[in-house]
Amino acid sequence: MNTHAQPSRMTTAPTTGGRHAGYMSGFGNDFETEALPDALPQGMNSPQKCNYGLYGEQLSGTAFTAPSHQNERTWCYRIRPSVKHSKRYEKIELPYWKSAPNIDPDVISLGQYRWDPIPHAAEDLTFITGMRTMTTAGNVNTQVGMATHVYVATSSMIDDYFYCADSELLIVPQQGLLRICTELGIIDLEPKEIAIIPRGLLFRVEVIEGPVRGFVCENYGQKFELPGRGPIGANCMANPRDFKTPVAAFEDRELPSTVTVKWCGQFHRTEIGHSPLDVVAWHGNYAPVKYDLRTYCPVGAILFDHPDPSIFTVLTAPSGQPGTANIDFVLFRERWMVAEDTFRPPWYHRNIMSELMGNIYGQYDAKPKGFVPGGISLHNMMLPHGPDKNAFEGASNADLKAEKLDNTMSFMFETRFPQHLTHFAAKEAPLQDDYIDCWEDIEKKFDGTPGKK
Ligand SMILES: O=C(O)Cc1cc(O)ccc1O
Ligand SMILES: [Fe+2]
Repeated sequence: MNTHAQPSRMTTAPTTGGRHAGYMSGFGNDFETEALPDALPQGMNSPQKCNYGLYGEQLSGTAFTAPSHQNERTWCYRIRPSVKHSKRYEKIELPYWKSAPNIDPDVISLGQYRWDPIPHAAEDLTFITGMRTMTTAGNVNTQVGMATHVYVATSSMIDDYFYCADSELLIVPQQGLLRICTELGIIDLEPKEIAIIPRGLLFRVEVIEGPVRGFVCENYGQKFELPGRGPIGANCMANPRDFKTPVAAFEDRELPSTVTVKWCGQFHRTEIGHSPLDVVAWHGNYAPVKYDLRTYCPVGAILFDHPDPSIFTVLTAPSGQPGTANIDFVLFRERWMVAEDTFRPPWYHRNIMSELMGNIYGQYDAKPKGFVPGGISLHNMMLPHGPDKNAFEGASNADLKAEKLDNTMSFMFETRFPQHLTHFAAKEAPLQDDYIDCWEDIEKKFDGTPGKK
């Protein structure tokens, strides 16, 4: 296949005849895939000469010496080694994409905050130029913590490629259709699905149906993994087979192009005369993945009480301290509520972890009004929060029959580190000034006499 200026012209492997043609099933598996027959060397990684005149190149996602069960790397067989580029890197500005530490003295991060959806811009933005950082936590240079972003975009990246050396990107679309063309294959992504792009992997994003909006968690630390299920056993929550990694796909395109690199919180650009998405075959376990949130099997209270939201953890990124995550990605989706004699929505609480939530669609049970699809809330480290007055009164007086919580999908990026608001989040984004008023009318019911009130 030869040069094509249009988006989406990648050569992919013939489909396998399965229901999920174009993807391979499993989380963290060792995969092998080739877009042309016999492009993948067998039995070795570095033959003296590769078939088709391809170049072998290793992409390491963990230290060479990481323990075997954590070690991740992928061998790529590509048209040109990725080092080939025509200019030294130059710094460029992407002023809305911030990295930790980013502590603005004019911004107060201590507080309960909620935002309406970030509006679409009048100008044409891509997935990269449309990235708007909301919060940062930890430190990008020491590979600790995370940042949360919202992307708003209308335009495809054409002859325009990107990789993030600082982090893996967890992408949670809320509106529109995306096609993520990566070195290792193509991911089509829509709301109710998520994707993870590993640190260092080159990609570009096409807007298939715009405008697009979504949330991104930029994980500076150890990679996301599936949480241990403990006594729940071998099934439920996020099942490994529902994670899908794309088959090999490549672009053989010779046109002036740019590669942008995020590295230590700064952006750098170089020029290149071809598409760097030119990997014809690969094998390994360091690869992008997508997951359909509708396949998440929630487990919950079947008699009484409201368990901790950790039962809804889809993915967790460890911090080194067992059980205390750098980031948990938690999903609140449709489920049956059956608990007897129970206040069913989230309880009032204060948490050492800090909670950034986004609404993908529908209504969230603790906040029936005001937390709208595309909206965001932040309840920072040790800041009290919980149901608003309406949710409290409704749930305390509800008839506790079995009830389906329908039309609801929200998520939480929960980190052990405090989250600092960016200038954009505090001063430019549609902050709801009256958010804390939702608790204002909560009544004193105590009058010194026993009995339920
Ligand atoms: O604050 C929130 O709405 C998220 C949340 C949900 C829940 O069921 C329990 C605790 C918690 O932080
Ligand atoms: Fe909470």
